[in-house]
Amino acid sequence: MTKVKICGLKEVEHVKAAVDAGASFIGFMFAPSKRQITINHAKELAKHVPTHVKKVGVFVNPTKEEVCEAVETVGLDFVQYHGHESADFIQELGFPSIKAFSIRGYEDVEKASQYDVDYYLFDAPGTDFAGGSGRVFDWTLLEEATISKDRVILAGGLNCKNVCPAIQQVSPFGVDVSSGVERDGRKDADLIKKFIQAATTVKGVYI
Ligand SMILES: O=C(O)c1ccccc1NCC(=O)[C@H](O)[C@H](O)COP(=O)(O)O
Repeated sequence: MTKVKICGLKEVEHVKAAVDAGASFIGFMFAPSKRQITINHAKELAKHVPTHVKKVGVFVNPTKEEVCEAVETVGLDFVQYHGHESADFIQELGFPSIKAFSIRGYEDVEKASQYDVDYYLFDAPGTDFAGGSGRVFDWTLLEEATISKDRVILAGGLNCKNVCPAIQQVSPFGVDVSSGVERDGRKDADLIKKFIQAATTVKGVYI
């Protein structure tokens, strides 16, 4: 079954909706974004996340101190690096990690092989911020990827309608969504439920 990460949660109601609907990962935004929250806010939200659902902290070019403080205070299970962090930087910090790549062309897909991380998140390039743009990239660019599909998380402009064809085409380990489960700039419990239902009932080729 394809795993789902719901990203950019800010309200308890939506954390609960994601958990109840079967999300495997929940993302808290610590980088500049309309979805950015403080470490203390995330700590409060984390109280509503059971241990089987993994808490992901999303950062863009953070300092080591910022990452360590958030991991410790919130009890993060994964750190998502969404900027230009080097493989050495991620390695030195040593936390379970997800590295995001903004895909403009195949050369961006190839960059993934320089990193030794738990998951590789392929996303559309950001617009106002480094991610969360709600835009789709060309999934065919992943056809030649050398990264094993069971380490790939597909992101970028996914929603209740396109997540099934996306999974059928890419067969990723997981899918990630932010804008696609929002209405008027705010997360929507019904859309979260519909997205998770769609993503977890369609079969990919490999999983
Ligand atoms: O969501 C943001 O606002 C954001 C800002 C800066 C860096 C990363 C950000 N999001 C990280 C994610 O994992 C998003 O879910 C991913 O980019 C997909 O977003 P969307 O296209 O809106 O579904």
